[in-house]
Amino acid sequence: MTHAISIEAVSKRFASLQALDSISFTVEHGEFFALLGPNGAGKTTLISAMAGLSRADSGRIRIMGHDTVTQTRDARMKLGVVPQELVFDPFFTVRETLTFQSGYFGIRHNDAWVDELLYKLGLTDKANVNMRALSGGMKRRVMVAQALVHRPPVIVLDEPTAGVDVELRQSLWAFVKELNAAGHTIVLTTHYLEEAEALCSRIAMMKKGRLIALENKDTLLSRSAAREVSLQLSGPLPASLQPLSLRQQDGRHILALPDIAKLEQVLSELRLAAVEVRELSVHETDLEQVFVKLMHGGQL
Ligand SMILES: Nc1ncnc2c1ncn2[C@@H]1O[C@H](COP(=O)(O)OP(=O)(O)OP(=O)(O)O)[C@@H](O)[C@H]1O
Repeated sequence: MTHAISIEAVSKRFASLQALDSISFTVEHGEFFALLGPNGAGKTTLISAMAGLSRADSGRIRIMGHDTVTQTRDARMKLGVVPQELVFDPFFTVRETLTFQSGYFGIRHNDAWVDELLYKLGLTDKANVNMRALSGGMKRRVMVAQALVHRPPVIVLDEPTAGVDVELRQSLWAFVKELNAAGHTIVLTTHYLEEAEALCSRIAMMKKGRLIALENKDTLLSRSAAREVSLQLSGPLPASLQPLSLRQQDGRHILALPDIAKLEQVLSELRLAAVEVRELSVHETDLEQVFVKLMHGGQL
């Protein structure tokens, strides 16, 4: 069975920087999936490779079964991308922007569909206004409409709520939820755990080009006490942490933790010992706190 998105061992370097380091995961049809990670994690680089705008150095990406390199056009037709940056011609009207985008996809311009998009995004009375005369929030809405002109089954939104006011954020989310309910697969990148939690069923966490966790939201939201943490490390487990070690398994250290506060201490001792955490997973724990710590404290 094909996945909506399949990412297999995708890597990309920019000079000495490993922007993507063997990333693999799949997104299923109709899922609402979050890519969560701090600045520089590699989210935009991955999306750009998904959209065929740049090439990974190795690995394979398929959108609805179409390889983004060998079947670029087929893959692109299945994918709508709302970019982080507002990219448009300032002299086009809103309608012309959408018409132009239809041409880009080589599809016949469909006025009824464009009108419906304008209506759903609250842009009907702006259809003939030049893009440069719109507010930032309105421009953002046009970007969303633009991503949908070719009716893609898979939609990727790259931090669509960055710098957006609360009202627009809520109306955008309502719209995206509606798309998901209508069967579209949605991938959203965000810095905010709360946003990922509120909307998505699965959350992938990236940091420094690596996928460090992939969890169901329910697991993420479980509030039970920490029991075990599995760590893949760049070096040996420091002596100070040996008493916590339960076992080693597949190159990972499994530690027993009485509570989540202990994890902070473990991470800080690893930092002191200059041992890098390559992968971390926590079982039966308050993962939200772990994620918050990772995002805000930059602990890994
Ligand atoms: N064209 C490029 N040339 C060189 N380095 C790049 C290029 N594009 C991205 N990078 C670097 O690759 C890393 C990943 O960047 P990317 O934009 O993918 O991260 P991100 O997770 O999307 O971050 P943000 O949340 O800030 O958008 C960063 O260190 C960035 O500086």
